[in-house]
Amino acid sequence: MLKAENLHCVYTSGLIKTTRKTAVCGVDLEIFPGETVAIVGESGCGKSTLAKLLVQQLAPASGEVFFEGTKLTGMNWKNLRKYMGKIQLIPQNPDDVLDPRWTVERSVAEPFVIFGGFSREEISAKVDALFAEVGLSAEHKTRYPHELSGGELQRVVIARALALKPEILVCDEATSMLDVSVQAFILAVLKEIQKKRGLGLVFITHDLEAAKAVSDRVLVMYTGEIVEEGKGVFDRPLHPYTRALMDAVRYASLEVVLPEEVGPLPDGFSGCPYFRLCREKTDACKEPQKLRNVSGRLVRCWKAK
Ligand SMILES: Nc1ncnc2c1ncn2[C@@H]1O[C@H](COP(=O)(O)OP(=O)(O)OP(=O)(O)O)[C@@H](O)[C@H]1O
Repeated sequence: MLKAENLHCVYTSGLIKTTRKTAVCGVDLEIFPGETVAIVGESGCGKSTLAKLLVQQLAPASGEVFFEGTKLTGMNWKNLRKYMGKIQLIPQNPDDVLDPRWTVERSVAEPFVIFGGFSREEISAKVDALFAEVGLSAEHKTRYPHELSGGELQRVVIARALALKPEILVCDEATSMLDVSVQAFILAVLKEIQKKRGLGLVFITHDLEAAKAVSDRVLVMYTGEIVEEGKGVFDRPLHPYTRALMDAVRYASLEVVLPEEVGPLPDGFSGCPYFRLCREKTDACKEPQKLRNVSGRLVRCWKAK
């Protein structure tokens, strides 16, 4: 349903001394209806950038995004508008979506107003149905964002995202700011909606437990690249980085340190991006590592078996 091919994103900053940062590098991804794909990795590995590329908030430096076979990248805004409702982003922070000066009812109604073609009564009925779907009562509708709890606010954001009948929800750390019990509740709300509507869910998180609980398939990202992808990743991790990431969570180990902290890779180095930190490296890891199929799993490490 949603397919990304060889996505690259490079940020350029600074006017006089420009620096370039490759945030996403050669990512391929496919999401099927009703499927939940978790994308995990440490802070700064490119998860949010990938989310923005998928929902067309960012244009890739190269690579393509397709929705049901139609190429979205490079499409003009007028045509792209038709597809925008189909792929919706649920951000970590509700403030990114909700206007603090508006009642939450108005924020949920806004997509219907923007896309047009609905009477006031129709919009009101649709907003009521969306509030009910995410478990909010009529009493919440007339409140402003600061009058709702974090969990209630995130449910308003989900209601708004559902307005235009999306087929894919991209949840970027959507539960990270909530406490554990509320996180579990929001995940349950999302899974229920997914089941009812047959949505594809992209669940971006650094919370490996949450990723394991909700996903059918996991993608592990490191320095902008997918290093491991498939089912059962956390039961039998095949890439040394996936193992280090799991240990970091389990034992609060310092094995996972940000790549910036160990300095840049040597100029012209085209081998494994995890080379500097990997305990299992050999000279063969200085060669480029392609994602290869290891018993149904894709792994970017020649040693995986
Ligand atoms: N607008 C930008 N300009 C320049 N660099 C950026 C910009 N946005 C992100 N980056 C850099 O790109 C890299 C990937 O950032 P991104 O936000 O995608 O990572 P992330 O995995 O989502 O991190 P986190 O989990 O902390 O949100 C980081 O090194 C970040 O500093």
